[in-house]
Amino acid sequence: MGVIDESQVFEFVVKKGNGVKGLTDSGLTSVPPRYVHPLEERIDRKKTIDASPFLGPPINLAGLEGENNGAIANALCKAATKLGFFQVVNHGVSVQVMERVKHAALTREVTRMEGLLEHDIHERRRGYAVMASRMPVHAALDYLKGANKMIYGIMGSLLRGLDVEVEDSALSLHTEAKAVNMNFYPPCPNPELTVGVGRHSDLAALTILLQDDIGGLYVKVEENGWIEIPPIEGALVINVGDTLEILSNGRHKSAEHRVIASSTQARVSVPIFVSPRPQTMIGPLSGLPEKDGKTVYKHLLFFWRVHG
Ligand SMILES: O=C(O)CCC(=O)C(=O)O
Ligand SMILES: [Fe+2]
Repeated sequence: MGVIDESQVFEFVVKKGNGVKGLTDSGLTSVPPRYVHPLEERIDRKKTIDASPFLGPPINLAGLEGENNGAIANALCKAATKLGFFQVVNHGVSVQVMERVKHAALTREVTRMEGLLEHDIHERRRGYAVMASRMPVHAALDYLKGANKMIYGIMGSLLRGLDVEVEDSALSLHTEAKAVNMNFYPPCPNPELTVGVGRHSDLAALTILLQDDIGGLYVKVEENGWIEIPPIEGALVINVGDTLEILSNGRHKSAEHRVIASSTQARVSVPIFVSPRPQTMIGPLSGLPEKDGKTVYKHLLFFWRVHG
């Protein structure tokens, strides 16, 4: 497999903080056995199904804050209830800011440091990637600043589209904690044997995802069916997380997704996870269970959703 002995992989990747980037840089020719995932979890690109019945064209957010935003709000609600994933343009984050964020995520210093966080590579979700929560601060702050209005606009539309009373304070409460993460997928010698990130849904209320032009993000649409969210220059990917699914009593979908690494190129993505604070009580918005004739989720502190 190259210069690093299998027995040394954990030491090299995790304890010494070299990360999977370090593994790739060491001249690895096949993925170490500890990165090989069970057959049913591997991603077969040939089995990707056509996205067009599930994923609409990017939603143009220009005018989302205006008086006549009904059509945009409707499009957002439709996409959130159907697939739970959609793309947006005219979102308020400038091209320069997006380029800087992607560049920061590619920086060697960051990816080396973050290898330290890759503590449990046996977990299903863990794959041939570095997933980290530290970004050079300026890039992250500009990204957040640019995205803020859009975040309130989208969350407002998705909550108010449920046709129950939603106070501005409820909107703030569920979007109070924002974290910018960084995912780095080094070129992988055998992407077909492993995953970049294994299937999972996000705990957050909403995820704003900046992906580069490599591709490889898959979303589950039905039993064993996965579609790819194609990279679109300048667009951001938005997905509903578990918290918003709960708030909406199951109407908005928090879809499972996963990522395949590329054999030839490094890939980066930069999510903003928009969540409530840990001590916030999360459950279906009041009035919704009555409207729907059923309660899909119980109330629970967000802390317990994360740590439960
Ligand atoms: O890299 C991607 O495109 C998605 C990453 C992801 O799902 C996550 O960070 O939760
Ligand atoms: Fe995710």
